Amino acid sequence: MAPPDNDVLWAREVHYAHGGSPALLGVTLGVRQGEIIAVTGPRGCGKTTLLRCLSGQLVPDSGEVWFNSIPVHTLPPTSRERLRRDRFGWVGDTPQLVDELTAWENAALPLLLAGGGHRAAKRTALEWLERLDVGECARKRPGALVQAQRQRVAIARALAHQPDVLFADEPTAPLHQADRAQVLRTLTSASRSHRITVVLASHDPEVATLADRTLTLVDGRAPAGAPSEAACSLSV
Ligand SMILES: Nc1ncnc2c1ncn2[C@@H]1O[C@H](COP(=O)(O)OP(=O)(O)OP(=O)(O)O)[C@@H](O)[C@H]1O
Repeated sequence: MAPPDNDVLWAREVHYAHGGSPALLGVTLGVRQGEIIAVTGPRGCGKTTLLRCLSGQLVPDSGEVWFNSIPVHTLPPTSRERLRRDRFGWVGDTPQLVDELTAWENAALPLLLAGGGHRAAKRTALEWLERLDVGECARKRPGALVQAQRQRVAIARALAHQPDVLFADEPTAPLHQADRAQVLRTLTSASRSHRITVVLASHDPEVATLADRTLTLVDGRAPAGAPSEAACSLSV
C-alpha cells in the first residue's frame, strides 16, 4: 500500500519483537512535514523501538515504514544506513560523541561525511553550538565537558546537517531539571524555523506541550479499543 501524499513519514501496522518478546503490536502513524509529534507512554511501552523502526535502525517483523516515497522496511542495510546519515538526525538519552574530536568537529561530522567543505561545515557547526548555548565549548573535547554540555553538542550535531526528520529519544534525560525546558524549546524552535520534522519520545508528559500532536503507547499499541491513528490527539 502506498503512503498518503502529505505524510513525510508513515508507518502502518508495525509489529516488532525483541528476541521473541513483543515490543510493538501494530502501530500506525502518519507525520506531516515540519510537524513535531510526541510519542509518550510509560517505561517499556515501546517508544524507543518505534523510533528505531521509523528511522530504519530496526526492520519491523511485519508492517510498513515509508519516508516520503521510500519504503524504508524493504531497503537493504547500506541504503538504510545512507538514509539515516543523509536525511535523518538522531538524539538519544546519552550523548555519543567522538572523544578524539572537539565539540565543533563532532557537530560538523555529518556535514563533512556528506562531502561538505571544511570551512562551511565549521561555520555551520559553530552556529548550532551557539544556538544551543555551548559556543564557548567549541574547542573542547567531550572529556572536558559536563554531561549537559555533551548532550547539547549531540543535539547540535543532529541538527547541523538540517535533516528531514529528527528522532529524539528522551533527549532531556541527561539534563538537570533547570536545563530541560530550555533545551527542549531550543530544539523545537530550531526545528520549526528550519521545517525539520521531529519525532520526540519521552515519558515526561511536559514534552507533549511542545508538540503538535501526541501518540500515546501502552504496551506496544494504542490504547485498547482505539485505532492507532485515533490515539494521536491535538495537544495544543
Ligand atoms: N534489546 C532488547 N532486548 C530485549 N527486549 C528489549 C530490548 N529492547 C527493548 N526491549 C523490551 O521491549 C519493550 C519495549 O522497550 P522500549 O525500549 O521500546 O520501550 P520504551 O517505551 O522506550 O521504554 P523506556 O521509556 O524505558 O525507554 C520493553 O518490554 C523492553 O524491555
